[in-house]
Amino acid sequence: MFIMNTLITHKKDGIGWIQFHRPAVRNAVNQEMMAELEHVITEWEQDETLQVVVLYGDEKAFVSGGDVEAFHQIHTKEEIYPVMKRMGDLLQRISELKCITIAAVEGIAVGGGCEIVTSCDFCLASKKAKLGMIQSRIAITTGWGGASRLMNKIGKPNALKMLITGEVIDVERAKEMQLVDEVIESSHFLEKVKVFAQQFVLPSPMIGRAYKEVALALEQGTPLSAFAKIEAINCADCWEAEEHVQAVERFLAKRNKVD
Ligand SMILES: C[C@@H](C(=O)O)C(=O)SCCNC(=O)CCNC(=O)[C@H](O)C(C)(C)COP(=O)(O)OP(=O)(O)OC[C@H]1O[C@@H](n2cnc3c(N)ncnc32)[C@H](O)[C@@H]1OP(=O)(O)O
Repeated sequence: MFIMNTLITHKKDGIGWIQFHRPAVRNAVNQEMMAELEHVITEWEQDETLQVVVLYGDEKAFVSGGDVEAFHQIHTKEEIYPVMKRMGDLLQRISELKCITIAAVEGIAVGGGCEIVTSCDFCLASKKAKLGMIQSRIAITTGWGGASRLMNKIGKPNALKMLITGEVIDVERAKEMQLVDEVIESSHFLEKVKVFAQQFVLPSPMIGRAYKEVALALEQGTPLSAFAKIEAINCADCWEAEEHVQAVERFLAKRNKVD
């Protein structure tokens, strides 16, 4: 386990865990948290043993957005733009991680917290969770790329309504809209998240990475005609791996077995 000032991280059995840890301010993101998250992501982008990354907070909050008090010290658009862009770039890197990413939400995920959710492949939420893009309530818009990702995830009408009204929705509504993928009982929340995450940990890490590459390429507008090549390359890459050779040998041995 690696304890920083604003994050707690650990890696085990192919799963990397990042806990947002500023409980006194409902895990609000300040510039120190941005720097620590950049540090972790820079290291984990290179780690081919990681098959899943889980982002989570605590019972009360996933993340309550940008640190309103700290950011309120910044007055001009020239000064605030690079701060917003820094976090937007970081969320883009999270969305482009080659492993599966999961936002595990207990409690509140609002403002930039909800933007972080949209940068992950899956969102698991406890029954008590609430989500909202509440930036409009303080008369700003999403600064971290969350509006476009929300539109991609839940479609234009629902996204525009959430963004402009700043409504906070419960998990049932979030699940209907496909902002949340699975609703999880609050008790032993992280153990249940772990069981979900373990589904994506395979003997061959190449599988998840290959499908994630396809998903990202599709999202980024790669024409369908390009995928015959991309998928053939990915499959060929897996072909020589020991896991594939052994799996086929096991299958053939069973078929040839004389009972
Ligand atoms: C950057 C931008 C973007 O998207 O690009 C954004 O994120 S804009 C959106 C920024 N986020 C927000 O506007 C959310 C502001 N927070 C809230 O609405 C609320 O605190 C909730 C997050 C719903 C939690 O309510 P709850 O009743 O559970 O707790 P609470 O309000 O008593 O908060 C507990 C303590 O955490 C602090 N606190 C909570 N959220 C904070 C935040 N985002 N920044 C700085 N401090 C924050 C409160 O001031 C309070 O401090 P004391 O204990 O000292 O009184």
